[in-house]
Amino acid sequence: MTQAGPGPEPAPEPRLTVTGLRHRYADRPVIEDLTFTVPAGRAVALVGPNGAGKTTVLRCIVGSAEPAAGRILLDGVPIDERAELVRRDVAALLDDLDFFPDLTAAEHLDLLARAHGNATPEDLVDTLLDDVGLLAAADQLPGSLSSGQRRRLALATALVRPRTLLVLDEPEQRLDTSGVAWLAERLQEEKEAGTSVVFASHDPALVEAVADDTVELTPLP
Ligand SMILES: Nc1ncnc2c1ncn2[C@@H]1O[C@H](COP(=O)(O)OP(=O)(O)OP(=O)(O)O)[C@@H](O)[C@H]1O
Repeated sequence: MTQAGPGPEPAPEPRLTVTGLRHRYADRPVIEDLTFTVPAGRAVALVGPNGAGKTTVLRCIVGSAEPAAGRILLDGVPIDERAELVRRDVAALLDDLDFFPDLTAAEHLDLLARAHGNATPEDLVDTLLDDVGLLAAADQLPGSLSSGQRRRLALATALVRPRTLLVLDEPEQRLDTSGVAWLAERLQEEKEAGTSVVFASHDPALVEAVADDTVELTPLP
């Protein structure tokens, strides 16, 4: 009698489940019947040309756009029924962030960390500023940062708070080559820490480096 070897690894439980998603602006359909899942510690990239609906899907996931049909579950619970928990569990960077003009880069991160329950965020803030290459600019006001530095600060605001799901819209925007390399490494670390990542991107190298799965969207006629 032969002994059965270990079977194939069981598919990981999805953390985020998007099923049959449809979205329309006025009467114009933008997303038709989209289904995908993101397990813990995995990354899914939404790819496709301008206007394909990537941002719209991300907006539905974070609850800032209302699907016309379909279900979006986070850990098995509909996103809309756990609105408060979404705020706790989901870190998102979808738009250019509006910064407070009179708070420094470090103060922004400090404020957000404290708002999310970290009473002693000094070390975390320093580490993140170092990570995103803004240590020397820690005491600068947002208005004095370059557009790439503001983008780095915006990314840091998503990483300074607790999260189980990270939602990013074109995180590579305005980053230089070394910034994109850092981003790829950082997103890998996020996955290793068990965070699920869903991101839209126009950068094939970033997608290749980070995504376990890609969802290809095409503009609807
Ligand atoms: N608020 C809105 N009102 C009406 N139409 C909208 C709105 N937002 C987006 N659209 C349209 O929906 C479609 C999908 O837009 P979306 O921003 O989701 O695409 P995208 O794939 O993220 O594009 P890009 O790569 O340019 O960021 C586009 O045709 C866009 O014009």
